Amino acid sequence: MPQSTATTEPAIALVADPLSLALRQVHRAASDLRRGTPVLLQPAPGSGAAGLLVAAAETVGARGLAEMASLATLPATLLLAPSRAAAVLHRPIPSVVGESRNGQEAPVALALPAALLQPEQLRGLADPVAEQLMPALAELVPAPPLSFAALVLAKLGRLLPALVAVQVPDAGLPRAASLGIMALAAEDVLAYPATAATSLTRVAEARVPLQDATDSRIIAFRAADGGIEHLAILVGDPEGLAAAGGAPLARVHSECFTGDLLGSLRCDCGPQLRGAIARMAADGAGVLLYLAQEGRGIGLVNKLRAYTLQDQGLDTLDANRALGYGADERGFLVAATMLRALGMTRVRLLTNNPDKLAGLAACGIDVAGREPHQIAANGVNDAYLDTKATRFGHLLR
Ligand SMILES: Nc1nc2c(ncn2[C@@H]2O[C@H](COP(=O)(O)OP(=O)(O)OP(=O)(O)O)[C@@H](O)[C@H]2O)c(=O)[nH]1
Ligand SMILES: [Zn+2]
Repeated sequence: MPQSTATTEPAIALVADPLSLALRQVHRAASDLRRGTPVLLQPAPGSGAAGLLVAAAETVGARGLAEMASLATLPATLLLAPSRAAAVLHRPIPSVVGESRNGQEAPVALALPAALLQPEQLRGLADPVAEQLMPALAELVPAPPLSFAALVLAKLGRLLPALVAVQVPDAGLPRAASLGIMALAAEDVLAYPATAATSLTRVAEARVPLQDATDSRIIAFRAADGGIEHLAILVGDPEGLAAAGGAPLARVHSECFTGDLLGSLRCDCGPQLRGAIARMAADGAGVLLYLAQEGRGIGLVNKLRAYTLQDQGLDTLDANRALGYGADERGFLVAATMLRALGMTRVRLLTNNPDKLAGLAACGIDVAGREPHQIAANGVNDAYLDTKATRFGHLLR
């Protein structure tokens, strides 16, 4: 018989770690939205406001809607980004309705007629590719408190930023818990991007000789939420160069499955990626940050939707806006945290994007210079490159 190992003392001291707990909660809540399960956003303690029960319009099914109806008095509202609301209503949205916060627009709320409170109709209201219009009489109503956090949570889940929402008074909390609905602080959702970025730590590394740079290493960074890893590809010894006071060549590259892996001609990502590695090899050293920020931060599924809209005539910026996303949803704190962890706080940045220069500088990185990274148009991506120059302000040289 094995001896019992039961003890009265825990093996390790369980120290409260509120930041890590908050990250886990937000990550779980985003997964719930992706599954079609409602989640309950809670106000700051003592605020007296009601909680906001939300479900993603894209994924919610009959069961999720029934759970919501059992916890709150209908009617429900539909939270949408102002750009999507304008399309659904076929009229401009007064700018006073949606104020902006951290560069992101606050959502607007529409009263949801019962006939539209059905999974298929909700998906159509969320998705401009599937297009379901509101009746002409549909009403704008004041957005309930915590709506902004709801939209941020949907975006963190890489879902269309469109949610069904109902307010739940405190008395409904035990019933929500009995249904297995998770509750979390709305403030934790708002703090998540910065908390996740600053929690990045090195978890693994290996030597990986590349076709264009045989002396290369990959270092993986993971955030405390357990989300997708970001990678640093080191060519030569940029850490040594930085330690000796030099400014290594650096590229902050956002993941592009279609361009980087498949050689899609719609963008310039593949040639930029390979070209950057080759330039670092020629320069003797460099670091390329390969960030899990597909589609300028909207995710691959939404990028495919944006491509469909571009095939219907929108440009890359307006397609993002039509989906309810901003033109560029990326943050630069991830890149800055990785560079700092690698000891490279002074770099020469390979980019045409002025926002990257300003964004990294704002996060404490000394951008000692910019190296242009222009790739010639290929006959398919010409309009895309034009839009980057004319509407995103990309530098042409
Ligand atoms: N949403 C969206 N994302 C796109 C589209 N085309 C490419 N992307 C994404 O844009 C990102 C490429 O950005 P970067 O390579 O960092 O380039 P950049 O911001 O244009 O700046 P540079 O440093 O000058 O290259 C990748 O995540 C691509 O998936 C598009 O039409 N729509
Ligand atoms: Zn691309």
